[in-house]
Amino acid sequence: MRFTKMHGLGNDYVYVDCVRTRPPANPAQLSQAVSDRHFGIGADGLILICPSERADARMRMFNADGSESEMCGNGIRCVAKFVHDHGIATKSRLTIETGRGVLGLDLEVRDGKAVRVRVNMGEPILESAKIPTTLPGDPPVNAKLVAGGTTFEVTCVSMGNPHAVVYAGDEFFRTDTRDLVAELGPKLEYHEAFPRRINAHFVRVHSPSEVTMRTWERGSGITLACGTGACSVCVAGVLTGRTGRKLLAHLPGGDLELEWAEADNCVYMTGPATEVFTGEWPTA
Ligand SMILES: N[C@H](CCC[C@H](N)C(=O)O)C(=O)O
Repeated sequence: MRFTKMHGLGNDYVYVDCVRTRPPANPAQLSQAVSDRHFGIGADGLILICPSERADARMRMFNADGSESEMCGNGIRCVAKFVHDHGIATKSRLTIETGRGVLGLDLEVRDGKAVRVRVNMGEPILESAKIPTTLPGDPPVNAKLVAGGTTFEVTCVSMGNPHAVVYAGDEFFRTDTRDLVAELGPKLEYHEAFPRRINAHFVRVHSPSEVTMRTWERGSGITLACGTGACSVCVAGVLTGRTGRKLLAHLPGGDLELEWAEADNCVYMTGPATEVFTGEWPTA
């Protein structure tokens, strides 16, 4: 099976062109195999680029554990780049069908290749967090929960996939945050309040327009960037009054520009998309 390795700010996936080749029989199992960084290709998961009746292409995204997600922000930028650069639809404005509907993307093309993409990620879905205790006065998306002996104040936002945003103090970012994220992330991912599990983000606010964030992803663990997560952080900042509608998010793999637009209530995310190499995987 021919594959293309791509990443958005180091959030890397194995991409398979299922527009022009037959889709894998068991993508969940394939994702687990190719994602393994020692016995496979090494990735945060697998993304299939499929035909669509409603858009220029359809994205199906599988985490490293084989679970399928409704949406992937860094992934959709790379899908758009692949669709453009590999001649499926050589337009600078594309539509991609996802688990949360058809999304529109604008590509920045340089020397015939897409280098950066602005995605209309759609409206945030402010699912009320079904968590026992809610902070007094806050909308149902804010809640306090205890997980594994740790008390978290979370703001839950869905971008088609579920996110819990935790505002962490400076001490969180002074120590080796990787250990802390690895300790606290799973407690939130598997908390009983989130029957479909959840992506967890730990955020430090620098100003109303700038944050640093660390992510524990549902189904993939620590990643260098999370596009839908950055969108949820932008929305959570507005909901909690910590940040404004335009936000620069610093992630370990680089920066994303976010805007939760007042005019159409949609979240816009802008960032790079990079192709690394292509290869052959022995068809399982
Ligand atoms: N782990 C996520 C999917 C990938 C999201 C992330 N890589 C992004 O760029 O949005 C989930 O299960 O909802």
